[in-house]
Amino acid sequence: MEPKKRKVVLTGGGTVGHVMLNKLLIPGFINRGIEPVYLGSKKGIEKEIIGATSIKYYNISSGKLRRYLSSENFKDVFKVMKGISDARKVLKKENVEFVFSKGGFVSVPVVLAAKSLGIPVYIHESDITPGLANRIAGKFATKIFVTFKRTLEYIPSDKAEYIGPVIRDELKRGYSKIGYELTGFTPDKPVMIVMGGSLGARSINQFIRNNLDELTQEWQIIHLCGRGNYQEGLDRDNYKQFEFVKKELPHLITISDIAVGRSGSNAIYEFLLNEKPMILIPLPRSQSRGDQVENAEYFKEKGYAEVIQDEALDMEIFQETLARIDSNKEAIVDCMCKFEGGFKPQELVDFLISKEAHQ
Ligand SMILES: CC(=O)N[C@H]1[C@@H](OP(=O)(O)OP(=O)(O)OC[C@H]2O[C@@H](n3ccc(=O)[nH]c3=O)[C@H](O)[C@@H]2O)O[C@H](CO)[C@@H](O)[C@@H]1O
Repeated sequence: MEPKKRKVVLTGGGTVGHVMLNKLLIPGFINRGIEPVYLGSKKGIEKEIIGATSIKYYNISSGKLRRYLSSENFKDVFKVMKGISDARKVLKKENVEFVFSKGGFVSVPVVLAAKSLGIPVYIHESDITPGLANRIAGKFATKIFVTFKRTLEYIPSDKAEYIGPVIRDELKRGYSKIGYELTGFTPDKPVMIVMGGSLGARSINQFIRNNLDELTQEWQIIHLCGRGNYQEGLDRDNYKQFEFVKKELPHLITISDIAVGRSGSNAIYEFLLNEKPMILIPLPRSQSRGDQVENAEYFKEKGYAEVIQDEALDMEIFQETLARIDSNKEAIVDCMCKFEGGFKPQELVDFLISKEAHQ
């Protein structure tokens, strides 16, 4: 009789930052003869990203978890309950060894279902302080892997495991020649890459476009503006817009002298590992739980970045910040070179399937 195929469940969704790591782990599991299956929402970005891979994807019902009182909370409780029941059916049918959760609302019912069936749960937190979904899931997790060392202060030490950023290898393998071909830019003028997180960032997009004439006098600008945010008629020799790039990204980063953007955890570590000084404009606390404000302040403390608050962003402060980075560039790159750490996706897979992780 053929031995039973080993299987694991991956879950997480809502934004690219809650899916990408899962996608990176898929080849690592397959290399070790283990089949990963995915549990995600019916309409989230995870369906699109994971749908483009070859693995099995199950839809489950999921509800938003709000930090404020709303009549919608009531409906969402039912959606989460339904999600737990959906997830239990899949977990039983697939007979998985463990669940790996990257967070986001959709992961909560999966983690609760796994716990109710006695299936071990591992979670990953990429921001300094855990989000609501991971705070709930963390109570049921065997281990919580973290990107920032500082996160160790916020979670129980017997569960915490610092692994640093898990970055796709190809992000460090860009070629300038391809970067210049993709943009039509030249090595004669500095390049600024503007990346507003996986969804773009309205206020940053507006700021760049309102000041395009002045900025393009000094800079060649690559603007990753987010899906649906391309604006006709603006592209010129020194300004190229892309809604969302995939395999092109490493080449675009390679030709950049400075990175400007939000401070989602994956993005800022990608810039750090490519030694690109950053101007970070975090998503404000008024629009989020403040995770990006904390990420940005941490990178500033470490000497990797300058920070401008979204509500303070104007041309005067932006130009001052650019000048400060310019005069400190060597020191910034020096700090970045000293950063050590980070896991390759295969290393994390090997750790997850090792006995050590189960202790
Ligand atoms: C609004 C929101 O909830 N944001 C959160 C979300 O950010 P978000 O989903 O934006 O995630 P990150 O900034 O961490 O990562 C964005 C990822 O998209 C990739 N990319 C981006 C643009 C592009 O054109 N092509 C491309 O591949 C980047 O290389 C990066 O890997 O998850 C992060 C990690 O938990 C959090 O820190 C953020 O606070």
